[in-house]
Amino acid sequence: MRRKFIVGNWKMNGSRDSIHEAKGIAEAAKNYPSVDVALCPPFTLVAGFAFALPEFSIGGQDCHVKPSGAFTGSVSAAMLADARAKLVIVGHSERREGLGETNDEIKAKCEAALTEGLRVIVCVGEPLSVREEGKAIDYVLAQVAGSLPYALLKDPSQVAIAYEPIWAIGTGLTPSSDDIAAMHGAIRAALGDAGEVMAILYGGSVNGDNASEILHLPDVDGALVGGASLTADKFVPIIAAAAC
Ligand SMILES: O=C(CO)COP(=O)(O)O
Repeated sequence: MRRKFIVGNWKMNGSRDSIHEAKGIAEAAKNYPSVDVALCPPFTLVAGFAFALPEFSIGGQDCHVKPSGAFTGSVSAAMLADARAKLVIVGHSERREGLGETNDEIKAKCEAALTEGLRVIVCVGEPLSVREEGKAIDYVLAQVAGSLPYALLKDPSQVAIAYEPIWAIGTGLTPSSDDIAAMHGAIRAALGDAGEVMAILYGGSVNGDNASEILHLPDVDGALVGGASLTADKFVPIIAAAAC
């Protein structure tokens, strides 16, 4: 049985004062012991949050493939681990589309993170044009096949896939329940044995109103939440929905 996994991606939001929200979320999460909860704030807040909340899971939103070196502006998986991060998101569409990250780079980031003992969330998802052409499943399965470091998957429970249709991110739009279930089922089938333990999360406009329905669809093991993860009052109901 896979545990539900609810992850907040704060993207480029938050300040040191936001520790109050993070503490509220971490405190409330203790009421839902059946759910794994994590928050991924911007790099500047990772160490502060992780040291203030040592029992809670704090993660990064990206990592470099190398442990150190002349890579101005980058942060390595080793640095995240040193900052007491427990996980990292890789391959978010805002980096794939916005910065041109490729499957090969994302796979290398995944390997770097696993090597440092971080749990990894690998994001995949189709643009609207691909969905409208009826090719969303093929597109996403190609991303899964290209981004996962199969050779390093000794413990597939250390990897989660987040299916985030690009057109659903920050728009208030979500795919139909049937479409989410079909995509998650296709990903599960493609993962083979690893799919027994690997969590498959849904992301894209998840909120307190739609979380319960989405989280109880077949093959949906949790959610990667953007806007609705920034405050405890919006995020905690999503955690609660995962526990029911
Ligand atoms: O991109 C997302 C999480 O990584 C989803 O963002 P929203 O929940 O704001 O749509």
